[in-house]
Amino acid sequence: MPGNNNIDTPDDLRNLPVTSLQDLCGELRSFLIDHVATNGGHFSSSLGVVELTVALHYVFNTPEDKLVWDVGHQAYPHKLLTGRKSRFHSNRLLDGISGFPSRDESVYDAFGTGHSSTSISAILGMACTAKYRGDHTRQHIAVIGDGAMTAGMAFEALNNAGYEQPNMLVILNDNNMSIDANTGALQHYLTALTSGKHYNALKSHIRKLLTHPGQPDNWPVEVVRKLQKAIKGGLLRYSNLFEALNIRYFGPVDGHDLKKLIHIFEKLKHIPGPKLLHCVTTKGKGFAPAMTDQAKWHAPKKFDRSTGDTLDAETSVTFQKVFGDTLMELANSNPKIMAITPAMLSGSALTNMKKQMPERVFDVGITEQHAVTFSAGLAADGMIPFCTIYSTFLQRAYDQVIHDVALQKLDVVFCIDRAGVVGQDGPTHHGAFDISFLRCVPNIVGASPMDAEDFRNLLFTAQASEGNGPFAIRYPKGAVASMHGPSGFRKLAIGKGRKIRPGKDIAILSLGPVGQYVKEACDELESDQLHVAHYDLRFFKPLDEALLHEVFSQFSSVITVEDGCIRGGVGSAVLEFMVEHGYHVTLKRLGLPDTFATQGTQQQLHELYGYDKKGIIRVVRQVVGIKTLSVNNVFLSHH
Ligand SMILES: Cc1ncc(C[n+]2csc(CCOP(=O)(O)OP(=O)(O)O)c2C)c(N)n1
Ligand SMILES: CC(=O)[C@@H](O)[C@H](O)COP(=O)(O)O
Ligand SMILES: [Mg+2]
Repeated sequence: MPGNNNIDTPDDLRNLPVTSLQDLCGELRSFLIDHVATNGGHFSSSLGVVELTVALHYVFNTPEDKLVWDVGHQAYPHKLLTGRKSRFHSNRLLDGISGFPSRDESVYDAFGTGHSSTSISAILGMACTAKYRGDHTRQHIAVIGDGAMTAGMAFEALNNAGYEQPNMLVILNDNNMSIDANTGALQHYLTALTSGKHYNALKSHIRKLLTHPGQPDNWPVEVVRKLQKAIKGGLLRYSNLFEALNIRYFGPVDGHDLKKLIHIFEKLKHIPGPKLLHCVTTKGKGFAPAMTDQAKWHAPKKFDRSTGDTLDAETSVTFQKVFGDTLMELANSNPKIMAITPAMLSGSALTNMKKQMPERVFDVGITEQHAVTFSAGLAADGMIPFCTIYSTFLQRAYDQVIHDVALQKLDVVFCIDRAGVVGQDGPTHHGAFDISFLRCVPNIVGASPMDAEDFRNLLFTAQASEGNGPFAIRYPKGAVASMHGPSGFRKLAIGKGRKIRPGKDIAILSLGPVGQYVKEACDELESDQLHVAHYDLRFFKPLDEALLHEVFSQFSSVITVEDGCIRGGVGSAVLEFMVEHGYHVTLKRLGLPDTFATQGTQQQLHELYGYDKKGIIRVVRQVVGIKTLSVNNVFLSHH
């Protein structure tokens, strides 16, 4: 940042005169545009909160005062002002700083985020701690977007805050956007609050009335008396959603008006109890292309800052593209198919289907729990919902998967996107756990395709298996091995895998697209005279028992490979099978170790955790080499 390049911490910031803060905002924006143009990353949400961030750190005494950023994808200016400017070039890279707030990274990150709508609960916890300790001076602030506000969790927290009445401030950053256009009745309500101004007009009349009873002079005494009675009865309170929950509502205010923000924050500091300030901002503020096409610029790849042209466009066919196209194809011939997304319409490649069949695609907001139970309701009434949720976000709806879907054996198709490591979003976002947490749930079928053809056939099979109960298909972010041969559909046998390649020295069982690494590894090992058999399990539940009997009776060494955590994963399912059936073989399981996987590109992480082509080759050589050394001939991997 040229002009204020000595501003590295909020203390530096607080030493600046108010008059130079506007320039600082410009410098922050310029830095952000340069950085994301060169490296990619979350972008327009950060551009939209520059003034808010500067005003917050200027007025509040961070890190003593607690500041929590919801989701945390808008926290880049916060990071730049809290000691991470010199490391910002490593943002989201392997071994670099995180793209989200992280308690491990900075004392200014009061709470780690990544998943949405946690900020009000977290700040409420801190505010209640302060109240309990008798600390009435510390300030507690949560910044939450209009998208994040659609989640049940946010309202659970408001409900609790209105009851507990601790000292806290919720800043509702309303830019009228989620990743895609924000959906839902709440957005209409917020827009009405912003544009109508009726509530504020009423509020100020009422204030006048309360402070100068009898005013305005020309109002008949009887009208004033009745109005005062109505106020006491809750007229003001119940005309505003937040006030009705016992949280004082302020705003709407222009969230780019730095001076005004500073003035308001100074005032709010001295008002006790829970408060909500409604700020209106523009997502992408300061970068014209991002203000024009807001959904596109949520998290762009590298781009040319002068033209806004994307530099790193995806050229391969992706799982997402195959998913979006196939679902629409299937929906064209099966009128029961519906698509459900909790606020990931474009990320899940459902935008096109929404355009073509608007009444059959539901963007239900950031509400994974509701998305699952809503799908259960559709299924209970004869529809076939394709409930499309990123693996990491499905974690939030675990009880709904069990209680509302699986227990009732409802035909919900779970399309679990971003399964496996997702790359630079890092530990908050990896789809590491879905195999483990679904595998133990009765009634669920669980599968993962190795290539595009397999994926299409699984989607086809899922909708053609009515009455079978829930069907989960997990697939990763990004490129898919493309199809060979005709593009029709084939119904697959549930719980059946396939032999990809015969061999005699060792067998590898893979699940999903990591099977492509296995294929490449087998080719390379062949030239070393190692003949490796390769099986694609395709289903992690139910397991193909016939296939496993074949493998365990023919091979003394077996390796499993999956893009997910080893504990409880498909390798563990194979291990259980082996033990239950009394086989004694050397079994090595490859996948994610028992730690939260770090950030980096997907390829870097596959390599780091040892299940890319090189890692597989290394383990095959190791296992074949050490086989004779293992004591009871059962060798389990312990990462
Ligand atoms: C539980 C969960 N579901 C979905 C997401 C994906 N997600 C990240 S940001 C975002 C939109 C948030 O909108 P808003 O809070 O209004 O912030 P803005 O992007 O507009 O700044 C979504 C859906 C998430 N991070 N967490
Ligand atoms: C912050 C957040 O949760 C999303 O923006 C997420 O980063 C999207 O991931 P994809 O880019 O893989 O859709
Ligand atoms: Mg928003």
